[in-house]
Amino acid sequence: MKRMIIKNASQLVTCSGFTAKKGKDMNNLGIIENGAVVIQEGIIKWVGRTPDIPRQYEKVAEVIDATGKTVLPGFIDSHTHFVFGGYREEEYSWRLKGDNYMEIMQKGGGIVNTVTKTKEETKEYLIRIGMKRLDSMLTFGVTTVEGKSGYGLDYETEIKQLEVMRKLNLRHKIDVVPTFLGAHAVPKDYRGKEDKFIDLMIDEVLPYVVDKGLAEFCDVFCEKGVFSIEQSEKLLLAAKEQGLKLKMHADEIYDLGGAGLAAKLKAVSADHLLMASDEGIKEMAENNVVATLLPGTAFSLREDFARARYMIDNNLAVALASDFNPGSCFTESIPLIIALATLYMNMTIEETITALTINGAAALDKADYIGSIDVNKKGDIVIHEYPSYKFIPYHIGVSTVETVIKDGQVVYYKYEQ
Ligand SMILES: N=CN[C@@H](CCC(=O)O)C(=O)O
Ligand SMILES: [Zn+2]
Repeated sequence: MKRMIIKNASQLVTCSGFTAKKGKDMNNLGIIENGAVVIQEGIIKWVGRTPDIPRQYEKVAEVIDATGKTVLPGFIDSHTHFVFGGYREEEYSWRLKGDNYMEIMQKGGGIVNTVTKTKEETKEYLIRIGMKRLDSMLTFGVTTVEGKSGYGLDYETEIKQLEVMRKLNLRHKIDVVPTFLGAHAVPKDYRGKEDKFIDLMIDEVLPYVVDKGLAEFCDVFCEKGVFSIEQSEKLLLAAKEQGLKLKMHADEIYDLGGAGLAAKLKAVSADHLLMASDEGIKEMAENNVVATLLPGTAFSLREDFARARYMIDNNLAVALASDFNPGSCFTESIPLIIALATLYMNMTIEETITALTINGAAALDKADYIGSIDVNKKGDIVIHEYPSYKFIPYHIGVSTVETVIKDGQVVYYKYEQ
């Protein structure tokens, strides 16, 4: 039997819970001082103070001494676009000269640029580069990542991206949750014919995705100049009918009413939400839609940040994610996201930790088995090399992770042994 005991943790930050945390509860990290956790066959068996570890567990076990360190659940990065070909480093300079996101898109840059490059790459290349990106995420303590298609915008390449994610989920220690984002941009041939493009996605791509079990979620870029509320609703309803759960890129640049649509369709999450209205936020809270905020993107695009404080104070469950992608936010740094959220969105450190653990899990509809250190959850645990979780934003942008344990096994250790 495989058993691991982590003990003497200066702080065991359990983030305990089985559903999304809202409002004031987001500050409750469930910290146990001098904490210990027992993992057996990949599943958490016992959580408590080190002096109270039941004798029976001490018999045969790999013991990790976490003296002077902080133990947390693995981070859940619930919004990324990490499978793509090529890069868009030139766009960074264009942005510095004042071009905004939409202007870059109109110049032939943006998502469509990555679509061209992703079409050109082989599956093998995308798997190789995907493995490297996941390796990098692991060093930041990520144990589950959501990944979107959306750099294909046609049958062949959308499926290619999703198949790559399926392979990566099997090959890499990090769990990969796949999302179908076929309606991520309007390809050149469909400009002005967006309705037709949505029908193509519904009639030709979605059935294959569902039939082969290639995605858990369906997402759409609901935005002025991309897909309207009506087009988004049509696609999401079709996806829901076929058994996919829903996510939305909503109200990022304009307040189109995306938050309200996410509430109406009972999406699992609505993401970005920089421009979401008070009414939309209220409707999301009433319908238990998680608000996934992406401060790295607002920072990189020099946009106003989402109103995290208002959302939390109005009882919305907030998650944070990296939005790792080749254009608007090329970073896998979770501590950078935490630093930005605390400095620019007025979130407390505690709220950001909740937003990247149990609420990140809720944004993937998985709060019942990941996202916290609770008995019967997966043994996905990270040891940080400082005695308090407060070092995470304080060491700005740099990883404080020393050891990553996935399914009860050490899969990453920062230093030479
Ligand atoms: N806003 C739309 N989609 C992505 C950006 C993807 C890209 O620029 O390649 C986002 O979430 O930020
Ligand atoms: Zn995105």
